[in-house]
Order: sequence, then C-alpha cells, then structure tokens
Amino acid sequence: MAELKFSNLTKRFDGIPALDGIDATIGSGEFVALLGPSGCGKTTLLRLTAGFEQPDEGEIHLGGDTVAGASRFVPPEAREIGIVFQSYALWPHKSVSGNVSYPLEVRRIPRKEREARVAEALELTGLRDFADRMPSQLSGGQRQRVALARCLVFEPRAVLLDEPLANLDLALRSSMQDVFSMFHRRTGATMLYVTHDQSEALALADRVAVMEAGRIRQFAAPEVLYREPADCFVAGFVGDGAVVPARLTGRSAPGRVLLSVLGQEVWCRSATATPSHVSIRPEAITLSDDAKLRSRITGCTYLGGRFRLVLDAGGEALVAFAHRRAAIGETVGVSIADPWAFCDPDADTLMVQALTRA
Ligand SMILES: Nc1ncnc2c1ncn2[C@@H]1O[C@H](COP(=O)(O)OP(=O)(O)OP(=O)(O)O)[C@@H](O)[C@H]1O
Repeated sequence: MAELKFSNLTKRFDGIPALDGIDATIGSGEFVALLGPSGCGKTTLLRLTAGFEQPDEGEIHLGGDTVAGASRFVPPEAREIGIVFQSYALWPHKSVSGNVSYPLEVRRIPRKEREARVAEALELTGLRDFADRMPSQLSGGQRQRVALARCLVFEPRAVLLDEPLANLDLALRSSMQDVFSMFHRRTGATMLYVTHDQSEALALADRVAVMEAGRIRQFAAPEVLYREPADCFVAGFVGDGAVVPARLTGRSAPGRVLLSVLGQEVWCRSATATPSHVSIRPEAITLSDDAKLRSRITGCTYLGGRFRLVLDAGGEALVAFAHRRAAIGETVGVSIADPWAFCDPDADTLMVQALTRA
C-alpha cells in the first residue's frame, strides 16, 4: 500500500476548472472519503488518480513515484490501482471466481498461487459459497463484494471507490458499510472513496475531504468536521444544525471567545480571536421555559428515540433535539452552550441561509 499525494492538481474542461489547485496527502493505509455536492469535482479527482484523464497542471504521486505531471504520465494499467465502480463492472460471462481471478491471469500469476489468492479473497468478502455463480445470479450487494474481492486479490497500491453503494437499497447500504470497514481493517489498503452521502463518509472514513467548486474546503477527521467546521460551507454541508453570524464583544480566554449570538452573550469554542460566524449543532441547544432567547417551533420530525425540532429565533432557523413531541407554533426558551466560532469573511448571508437546513 502506498501514500497518495496531490500537488497543485488542476483540471479544466473547456477552460472551466473542475479541479482548482488541489493539495492533499492520503497516508499509506488511510481511508479517505471525498464528499461534496454534485459537480464539485469528486469524480474528476478519482479519474485523474486512476489515469483516465490527464491533469492540466500539478502532479499526482503514488508511493513516492510521479504517476501524472508535466513530464510524466503513467497509464492506468501500470499504476496498480484497484477501482470499484457504482455499476460493479463485472464480466457477465465469467463466474465469481473467474472475475476475481482475472487480474491475476493478466499478471501471469501461476495457477496454484492464483487459486490460493482467489480463495482467500472470496473468504474475506464472504463469497466462498458463491464461487461458481454467474454475476446475473447475485444480488447487488453480492456483486459489489465480487468487485471488492477482484480489487483485493492483486494487492493494489491504492483502491478507488466511486459511489460504490449508490445502487443499493438503504438496509443493504448499511450492511455493505460494515463490509468496507472490515475490508479496510483486514487489508490496510489506502482507500479513496467518493460519495455525496455524508453519513456514509462520516461513518467510514479516517478523514474526509469536503469539496466545493473544484477545491478542498476542509480535510479532517469526521468528528473535527462536525465539531470544528472551517467555514460556513462545511458547517452547513456536514451534519445538522445552524450557521449564524456573530459579533465580537471584546472578551476572550484561551481557546474561547465571548460573542453576541442572536442577541445573547455566548462563550464559544474558537481557534481565532476574530470569528464572524458560529456553528450551532442541535446538541448545543437546551430548551427551557425560562431561557431569555425566545423561539417559535416551526417543525417537528420524529427520528426514532427523539424528535428533531426546527425553531425560528428572530428570523434564524435553529435545530434542536427533544424527547417529546412539540406543537408547531409553540414558543420555547433556547440556551446555546459551547458552539464553535470561526472566521469566514467570504460568507454571503444568502448562502449561509441556504445551507442551514430548515
Ligand atoms: N468530460 C467532461 N467534459 C466537460 N465537463 C466535464 C467533464 N467531466 C466533468 N465535467 C465538469 O466538471 C465538473 C466536475 O465534475 P465531476 O463529475 O468531477 O463532479 P462530481 O463531484 O463527481 O459530481 P457528481 O456527484 O454529480 O458525480 C462539473 O461541472 C462537470 O460538469
């Protein structure tokens, strides 16, 4: 397994950048998810890594070798990268073991070793009893396992996964997430996983690169993205809650700053002395009758075990969790504790409102 590194990676289509100066390093054995809205460049980054496209600027390094750059381009088949597609891309006329064996046949691995490696890969992906089936005789989840086994069998330097669960139903998606986690633990593979499903990205990845308009907005562990979003886009795109503007009061302490938020003074966690916005997750909100900040309940959805409330607090939409159903139109007091404050001078108010889920 190998480290994957992007340096100033840029790709334009008809002069418009699909990737705009990407700098990122994915450690050997790390599981990284690329998360972002449609058209942000996730698939383009994957295709450049696989070698299906050439960059206009910048370089890709795999295990210390330059595989794409101004003076060098290693073709896809020589990169030793495994790819798992949304559409499975299995050979329809080959059996499960025939599909898994194929990458070893291409590499002219002797038959005995080939059989042993195929058996191991089928065992690891829970397909031992399906070796002789044809792809048409398998479910979607089983087909995706074959695609994983086919990838695993030739011990690639990195594995790229392009929305591999997009064609599966909800129940199967979550059981396949367990399969991917197990696959990663057992193989220690360097994995780059494209998705626009944030729960999938947060559940599976060691780190998530949140992309927007061809750039990486933040590249961090899932819990860091949730607790300490870098800007309004990440705060609104990842996880639930609200993003609201805040005003400095002049008071601060190490790692904390006192801000005026919705007209209340609130101590906030922060890495900057001059924040402009706060991210208020539902867990940061407590509802009580006597809190000074008043809000009106505008939405109530049962999530199983708790309710998700949407509150209108002076024109800003907040999200809170509650243990009882609330009546729409009811007025409640809101206390905000320990939100995260950050500086985003580029944030435009309309975008913040659009990103904050109501
Ligand atoms: N072959 C191409 N020719 C022209 N434009 C392209 C081409 N491939 C991608 N693009 C453009 O580049 C941008 C990034 O596309 P990309 O497919 O990488 O996004 P994405 O994040 O994977 O989106 P999605 O989640 O919808 O798959 C988009 O604006 C897209 O229209």
